[in-house]
Amino acid sequence: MSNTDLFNADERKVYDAVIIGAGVIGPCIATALARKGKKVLIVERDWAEPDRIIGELMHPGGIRALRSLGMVQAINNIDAIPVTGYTVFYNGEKVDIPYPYKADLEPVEKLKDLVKDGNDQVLEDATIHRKDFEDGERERGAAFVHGKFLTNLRNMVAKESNITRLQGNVIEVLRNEKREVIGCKVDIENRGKVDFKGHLTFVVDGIFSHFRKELRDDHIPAKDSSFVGMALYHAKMPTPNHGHVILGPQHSPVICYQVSPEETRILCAYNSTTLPKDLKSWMAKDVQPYIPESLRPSFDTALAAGKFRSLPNSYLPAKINDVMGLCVIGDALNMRHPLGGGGMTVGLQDVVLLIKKIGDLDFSDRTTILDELLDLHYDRKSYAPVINVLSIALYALFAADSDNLRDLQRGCFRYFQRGGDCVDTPIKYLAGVNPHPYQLTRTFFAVALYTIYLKFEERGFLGLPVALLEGIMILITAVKVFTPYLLGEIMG
Ligand SMILES: Cc1cc2nc3c(=O)[nH]c(=O)nc-3n(C[C@H](O)[C@H](O)[C@H](O)COP(=O)(O)OP(=O)(O)OC[C@H]3O[C@@H](n4cnc5c(N)ncnc54)[C@H](O)[C@@H]3O)c2cc1C
Repeated sequence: MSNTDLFNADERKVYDAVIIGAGVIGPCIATALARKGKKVLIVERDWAEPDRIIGELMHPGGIRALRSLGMVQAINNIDAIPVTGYTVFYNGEKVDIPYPYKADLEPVEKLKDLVKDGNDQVLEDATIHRKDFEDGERERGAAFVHGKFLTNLRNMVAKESNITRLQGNVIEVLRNEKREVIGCKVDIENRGKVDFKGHLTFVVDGIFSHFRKELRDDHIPAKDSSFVGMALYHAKMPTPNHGHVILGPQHSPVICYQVSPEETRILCAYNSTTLPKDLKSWMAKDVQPYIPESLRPSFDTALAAGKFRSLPNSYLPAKINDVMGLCVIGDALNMRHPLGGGGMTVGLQDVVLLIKKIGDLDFSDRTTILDELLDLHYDRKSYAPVINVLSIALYALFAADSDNLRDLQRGCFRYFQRGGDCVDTPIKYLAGVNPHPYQLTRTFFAVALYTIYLKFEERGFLGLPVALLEGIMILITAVKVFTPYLLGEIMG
């Protein structure tokens, strides 16, 4: 199919599915549905490779979801860097946290009609070694240049004969007289505004979604901080193949991971959506001194070049998909703090669940589809809140702006330093492979109690009353940071 075909979609057809957006999640839904025999129209405003600094590290939970969909080879031939775990730095000390053992997890589910001819396994290429991924004893993630990964996903879409691709800007979600969704209006170059109809319309238009409000007017993300990013070149990673989190009581968290053999992404949190006027001076004063030694030459060069890119960090709890003919999914539905790098994992796990629920149904039976979408909202509460609440709680601790939070931050690092279960359990939440929100609660409060224990140890016998008071304050802070988000996610 040539690129001119991107403008020729037939508006006389009624498609089974109309998908708005071909970012990370749209192409996965399109490919999965096409393999289930559905006729799909996917509309993207620009099919050219995007240049974005989001969605660059995928945890094992996301890789496993891609395997279930038969799309894991999207990480191949893009110079992706295998990720084997995380390294956390705290005031010059560090702790390595490897990803979980495969033997401790359920086997990956292979979805019928989607997984075939070995497409649930990675291929050998210049940077991905099949043996390591397939036969290694631990789960692996991958980091990559976002645009290249998207191009691979979009190429998979292009290969499916049941999919029609369209380039154009969706300007309206169409409704009938009963207010049910029946498709979308697309502004197409040299063709004008054209209506396309489908039994089910997916809104997958990402972070800055225009159409998430089709669910509810108040489906609006809260924005409270930003990430300022830079590209480092030929950086010497302190722990190769690990994501890095750099913490300290005096600065907001910094995350850093290699995205290709040459390029490393660094994202520095800033505790407001209004950025400092002079980003260079802020970086030099508040970030540069805390960068680990081996990263400094590449960091200093990038800082001197001053090519910054920034994005707001958003939080958006999911709303129930209860509008006939509509499914809002991906970042349009649900967002969390990018510190945890869990956005793609949640979105892809949603796609797996969605396909299990509706993949074999007749989309013209819109009432049955709606019932399944209502269920999806509750079924996703096993895994999505874990990643969402963890990201918010970690950001609160890691960007600590009060003494109690700073104590919790230190307690968290000391907890990791204990090793064993104290790292094996938390990494499962981060990796997106432990779908148990209540276990996350237990771990979070174990960290809080350990922080209190450290306080008692530090204060000694004579300081007992002070330690007791501090302990109560730490516990109250922990409850405040964690509980409202958990309850919101579970009850909402
Ligand atoms: C700073 C930052 C860093 C992040 N880092 C990570 C990370 O390391 N790991 C991770 O897992 N997640 C990360 N995320 C989250 C991740 O990027 C998202 O979860 C993921 O991209 C969501 O995919 P999506 O398909 O829903 O949306 P997107 O990937 O944003 O795709 C939306 C698509 O819709 C198209 N579109 C929008 N409007 C229209 C329209 N009107 N008409 C036609 N097309 C339209 C857009 O062009 C785009 O292609 C990060 C997020 C941020 C903000």
